[in-house]
Amino acid sequence: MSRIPQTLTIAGSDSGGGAGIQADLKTFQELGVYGTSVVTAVTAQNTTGVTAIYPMSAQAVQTQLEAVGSDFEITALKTGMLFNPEIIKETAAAIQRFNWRNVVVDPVMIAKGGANLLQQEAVEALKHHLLPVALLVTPNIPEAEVLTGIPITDVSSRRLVAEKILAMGAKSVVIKGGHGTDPQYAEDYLLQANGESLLYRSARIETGQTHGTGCTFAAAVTAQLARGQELQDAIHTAKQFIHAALSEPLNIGSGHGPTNHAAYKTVLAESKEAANIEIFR
Ligand SMILES: Nc1ncnc2c1ncn2[C@@H]1O[C@H](COP(=O)(O)OP(=O)(O)OP(=O)(O)O)[C@@H](O)[C@H]1O
Ligand SMILES: Cc1ncc(CO)c(N)n1
Repeated sequence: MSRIPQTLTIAGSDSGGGAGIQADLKTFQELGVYGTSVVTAVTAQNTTGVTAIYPMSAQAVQTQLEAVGSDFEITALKTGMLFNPEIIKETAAAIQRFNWRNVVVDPVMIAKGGANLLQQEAVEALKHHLLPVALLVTPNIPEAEVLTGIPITDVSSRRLVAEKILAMGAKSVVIKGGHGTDPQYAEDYLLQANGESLLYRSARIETGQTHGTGCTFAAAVTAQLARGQELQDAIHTAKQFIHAALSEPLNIGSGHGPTNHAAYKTVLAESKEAANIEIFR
């Protein structure tokens, strides 16, 4: 009997359940992989915002990493909220120690309500320690701008920013378009180290229920990599997954509500076309 693919998320806890560790584990479950987790910080959070952040000590992170790494065969992992340089260094060290592959780095910086999920001084640590071990980095537009110091204003500056991120050592980058200004489309731009680029385009869904879209997208890529999908296809599935999750909102909470992690299965069961994503070379 073949064993279930085993994955890991290294991220913060969202008490509201829409982002962070909770979004990642729900996504892993929906996509049929086994999820383990290393908690980097506990946030007191709901759909209206973050009221407190309690970071774990570097040792608490290190011992969790050791517990997971010494027992499970992790075939893909993602990182989310890492908060400070010490946690970033422990994470990078464990990735090397356990020789973990298929590393997806979601460079989480700021929550939708404006709370800082990454200390300013941690940006350099992220660039120096984590990007070099990443198969894929998944910044949103503001995060890509912070990483490079270059504003994204058009397709050529987006390409330049992606190139700069690859120069930091990542093997590929997808700049997510949720924060883009196009009212019609949400476009995610992939650039790989071999120079190949792809644009994944979906209709933009008009909704306020977008809490945790980035976490969910990166977790879906991770799950598909663990299942053996190639990177370009894994991103395609993730784009379909998040599109479905946004299409059928749960309408819970009074602020930015969570996405519907269970929608993908229903959408796929109804029609493969329902989550139609166009891909351009
Ligand atoms: N309104 C929307 N309609 C369709 N797709 C969207 C929409 N908003 C975001 N997406 C998709 O969701 C994914 C995540 O993108 P986004 O840029 O929102 O990430 P993020 O800002 O990191 O999210 P968060 O910080 O809430 O976790 C991408 O695939 C993006 O194209
Ligand atoms: C714990 C956590 N991680 C990531 C995000 C970004 O969506 C968030 N709001 N909370």
